[in-house]
Amino acid sequence: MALNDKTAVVTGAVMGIGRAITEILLRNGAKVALLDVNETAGKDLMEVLEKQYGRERTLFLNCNVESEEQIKAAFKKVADAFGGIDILCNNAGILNESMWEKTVSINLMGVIRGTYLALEHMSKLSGGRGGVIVNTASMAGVGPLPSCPVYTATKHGVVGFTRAMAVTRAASTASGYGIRFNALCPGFVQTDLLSTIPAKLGKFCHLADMTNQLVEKIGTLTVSDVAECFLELVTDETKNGEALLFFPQGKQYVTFPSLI
Ligand SMILES: NC(=O)C1=CN([C@@H]2O[C@H](COP(=O)(O)OP(=O)(O)OC[C@H]3O[C@@H](n4cnc5c(N)ncnc54)[C@H](O)[C@@H]3O)[C@@H](O)[C@H]2O)C=CC1
Ligand SMILES: CC/C=C\CC(=O)/C=C/C=C\C=C\C=C\[C@@H](O)[C@@H](O)C/C=C\CCC(=O)O
Repeated sequence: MALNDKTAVVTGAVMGIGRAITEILLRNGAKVALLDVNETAGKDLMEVLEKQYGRERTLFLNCNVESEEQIKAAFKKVADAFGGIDILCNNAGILNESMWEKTVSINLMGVIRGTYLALEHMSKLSGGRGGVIVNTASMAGVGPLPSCPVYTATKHGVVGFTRAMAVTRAASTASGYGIRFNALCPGFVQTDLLSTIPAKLGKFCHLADMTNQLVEKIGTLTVSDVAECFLELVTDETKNGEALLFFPQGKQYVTFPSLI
């Protein structure tokens, strides 16, 4: 899939991994709508991106993925401004074991909300052009992160939801969305989310050392490493229902047990 003149939406686009994904999309010719709750940083980033990539190629929208209304309004603005949506990256996420309901609401429900509302613009069944949805899960979506059970649950949920949506597409002409669904599963990445651990571990703060040892053992990725893997999932049209697991020592498409 060539990205020239495609329209992409990225949630949690202003910082960390979302920002790197936004920039790789722009470098490859896409127009990008940046959805985020951080309005100040979002507006500052827009100024930088407009200078680098041109005024008509980016749009910042203040949008909390916990709100169906806000996502709906944002997608409509994107479709009106850019003439449709081809790519969605449900990337916004937090790690906060104390505020576990909010963690579920953003990390898992935010992905489901974003996906279902995007179908209205992207699905060929509702007049869209089809495209690709990439959800940012985590290595913790494939194996447990010991100090973060709720975070782990949300990321396993994202992987399961992504794979089930992809199977729906493959298995039924009634679900002829024309959309591929894939999940990104990076290990530890150098961002604010990682640097604010252990303050976010709540009742599992006594496991902070164990988590730090795991970070030492596995090592850390850069946001550019993640953006490159995102690009692979978007551009390789053979990829649907994949969970791409990567960390400094390796990269693999996860093989799950065959159940029937
Ligand atoms: N940093 C890491 O080690 C890893 C992160 N991830 C995942 O990558 C994604 C991005 O994480 P990072 O870039 O590390 O985090 P970050 O904290 O650096 O950036 C997150 C961005 O999401 C935005 N955001 C937060 N809540 C939001 C909401 N309710 N609605 C809209 N935007 C919201 C923030 O304002 C920020 O711009 C998350 O889903 C995270 O779980 C996955 C694996 C490893
Ligand atoms: C602290 C969280 C920071 C960033 C968020 C994130 O998503 C990062 C995830 C990174 C890696 C997850 C790794 C999970 C690995 C596990 O499934 C096991 O392989 C490790 C199991 C036990 C470790 C403790 C031990 O050594 O016995």
